[in-house]
Amino acid sequence: MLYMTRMDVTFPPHLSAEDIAVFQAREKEYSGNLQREGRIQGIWRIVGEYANHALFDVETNDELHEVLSGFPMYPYMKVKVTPLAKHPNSIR
Ligand SMILES: O=C(O)CC1=CCC(=O)O1
Repeated sequence: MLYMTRMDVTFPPHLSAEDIAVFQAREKEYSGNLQREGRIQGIWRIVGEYANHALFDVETNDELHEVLSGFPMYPYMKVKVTPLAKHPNSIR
């Protein structure tokens, strides 16, 4: 099942630049693993925002929730999930 997500990241002001760098490194590793597994099909930066759109391919809602809540930055993210169905006009 395909899901388009939007993740908005807001770090609390008490986190230092070093704390944030650690989160970013851990996030990159976790996200890279999901991309290599094919559970993230693509991820894009939303221009001008600390936010992204990512396309997930997972089996169930529960799996998506598990994957999303495993992101190191999850406590600092607002996530919007849009489940995708086949468009009748799609040629693929
Ligand atoms: O958009 C970001 O930088 C945060 C993030 C969530 C998943 C990912 O790979 O990065």
